[in-house]
Amino acid sequence: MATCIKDFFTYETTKSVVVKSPVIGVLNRIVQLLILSYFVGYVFLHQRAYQTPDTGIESSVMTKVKGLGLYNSKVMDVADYVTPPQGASVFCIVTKLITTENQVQDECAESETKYACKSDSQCKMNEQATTGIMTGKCVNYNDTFRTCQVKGWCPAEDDTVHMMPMREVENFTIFIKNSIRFPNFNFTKGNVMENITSIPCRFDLYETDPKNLYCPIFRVGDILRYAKQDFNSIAQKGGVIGIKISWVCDLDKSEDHCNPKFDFTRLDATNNKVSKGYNFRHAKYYKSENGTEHRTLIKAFGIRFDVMVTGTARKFDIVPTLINIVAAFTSVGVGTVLCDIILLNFLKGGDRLKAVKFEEVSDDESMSFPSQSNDLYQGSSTELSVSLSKSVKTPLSSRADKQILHSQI
Ligand SMILES: Nc1ncnc2c1ncn2[C@@H]1O[C@H](COP(=O)(O)OP(=O)(O)OP(=O)(O)O)[C@@H](O)[C@H]1O
Repeated sequence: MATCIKDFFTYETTKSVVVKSPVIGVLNRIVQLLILSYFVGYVFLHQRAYQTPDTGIESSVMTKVKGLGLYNSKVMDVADYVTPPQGASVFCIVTKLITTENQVQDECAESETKYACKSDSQCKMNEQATTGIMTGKCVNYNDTFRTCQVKGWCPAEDDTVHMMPMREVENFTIFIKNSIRFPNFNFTKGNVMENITSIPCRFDLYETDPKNLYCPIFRVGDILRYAKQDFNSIAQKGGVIGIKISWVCDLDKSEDHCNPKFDFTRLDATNNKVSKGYNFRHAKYYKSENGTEHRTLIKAFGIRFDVMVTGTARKFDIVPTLINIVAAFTSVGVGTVLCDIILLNFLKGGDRLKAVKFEEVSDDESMSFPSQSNDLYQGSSTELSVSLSKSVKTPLSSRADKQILHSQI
């Protein structure tokens, strides 16, 4: 107990070995320099460890398409070709339609060639075909071709008909209004200039004037060009285009440095053979005068646009700054570990240094240190020169032993 109390009121400090070797001295400084440059160059300047980030961007996107097209001799406006109509961040501009008009609930011949038949025995009753439930009969599809009969919406859709896409889509314009907020810093910004009254501009990805980033009107043909897509093929088969808006903001600088960056890519896989492009079906229902329900089935091919918003804002914060400064200074000590390994194992005179650096003391020996411990060890010019040095490597079995050591040092 008495030893413990005595032990408590002691102060421990380390002794250092000063090695007068130009080789290890230079190596030590180089390692320290490398560690410092890593912290200054990479951690502080590149990773900006002195700032705190806010990655929880809050964003709203509103879209509106404008332009008139001509399809099957009909003038098409935005209500005809944009779906859904609410102006969300994901919307589709229909480029091609395959319509099957005046369908009613009835029995009729399947349109697909895989249901071709010669007799009723080839058509299985109550099994599902593509457009309806099979009745088990083989009927004429046209003058030369017989298919299994189905019960469902008739006549059956034939989606193999070749239709030309609506060419005018290339010149349609899309208005993309994006507002963002970084809640941790209470910072809000949008991509529409606050002081303009009309929007006569067209966004140009290659325009260097920062004002262009605040022009929210995008021409469809330009978007496809930026995404390296050919209008004719995407309009024919459909496809998905991603419009990525990223906001990377350094809020220690002025607001003018917080600008949106636009990126355009095709998102649907184009290299598979089963499903090329993008299409969907929908129907318009109506009733005839005699009360029979009719519908027009529409298979629509279109370009789907997905507007995605990402962002990070950073601002100076004293806490990460201090943590990283402390980490930088403590890491400089790592150089000593490396130099010790080289010094003790690879350089001439390492053994002599080992003898000075580590002294082994056992329980039963008297705890006195050799008188040379404070002497100056001098080697030849190519060997190590060691001045006052000692750290003690001892299998201290009890706290009392340690106490004795310290009192003697
Ligand atoms: N796709 C677009 N192409 C070109 N200009 C557009 C487009 N969408 C909107 N604008 C124009 O941007 C401005 C803001 O559009 P916003 O929808 O907020 O207002 P609006 O008066 O309801 O628009 P509008 O009645 O013309 O559809 C309006 O001047 C509008 O005409």
